[in-house]
Amino acid sequence: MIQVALDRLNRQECFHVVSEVYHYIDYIEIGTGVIKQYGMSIVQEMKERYPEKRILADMKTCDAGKHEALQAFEAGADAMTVMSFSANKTIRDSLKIAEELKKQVVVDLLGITSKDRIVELRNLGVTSVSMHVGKDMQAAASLDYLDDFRDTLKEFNIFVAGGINPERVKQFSKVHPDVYIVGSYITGSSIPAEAAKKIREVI
Ligand SMILES: O=C([C@H](O)CO)[C@H](O)[C@H](O)COP(=O)(O)O
Repeated sequence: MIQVALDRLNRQECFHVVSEVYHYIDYIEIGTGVIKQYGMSIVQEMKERYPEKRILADMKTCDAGKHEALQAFEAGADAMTVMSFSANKTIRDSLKIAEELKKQVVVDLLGITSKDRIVELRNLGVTSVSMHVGKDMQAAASLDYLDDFRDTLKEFNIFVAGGINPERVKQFSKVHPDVYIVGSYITGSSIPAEAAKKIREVI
């Protein structure tokens, strides 16, 4: 599956990109910066416009798990993100809300170096994780380390993110992702539909 990540775009651009790439995507991610700019109203509008697509609110929650999970889900998000370094209570509270509302929490593994934490997350009841190379780490980061995580991740529903383009798909495929999150490669293209079609073919 493909999740288009809407980051560093204004409201009009977000809706324009989705209308262009609609046929090639499964999830629509409202990026953290877009949520900071427009609040939960853009999550709500996106769900109203595209009820048949899965909407992920990239909240990057790291505290107040119950409140922020509720905020995202009540706005219409099907899924929201919580950071893996959050307190266990934050993760448990957001999972509890998701379970009650039949929604999904994706735990963002940004900056993770310890497999022990991934095992702990599993024991907390986490089922979906995002193996995420952050925007500011992408230039420097080698993806060789992904090999080491393959076995630890295999029981999860796996999302991958971080500068994914047709050349980098192969490196991310090492962890057998269920969902490829693709942002700039699509949103920075002058023809987003062509970029989305191409990445879908490669995946
Ligand atoms: O989560 C993201 C990042 O932290 C910026 O907020 C992006 O959505 C994710 O990295 C996908 O975007 P690209 O890296 O541009 O493909």
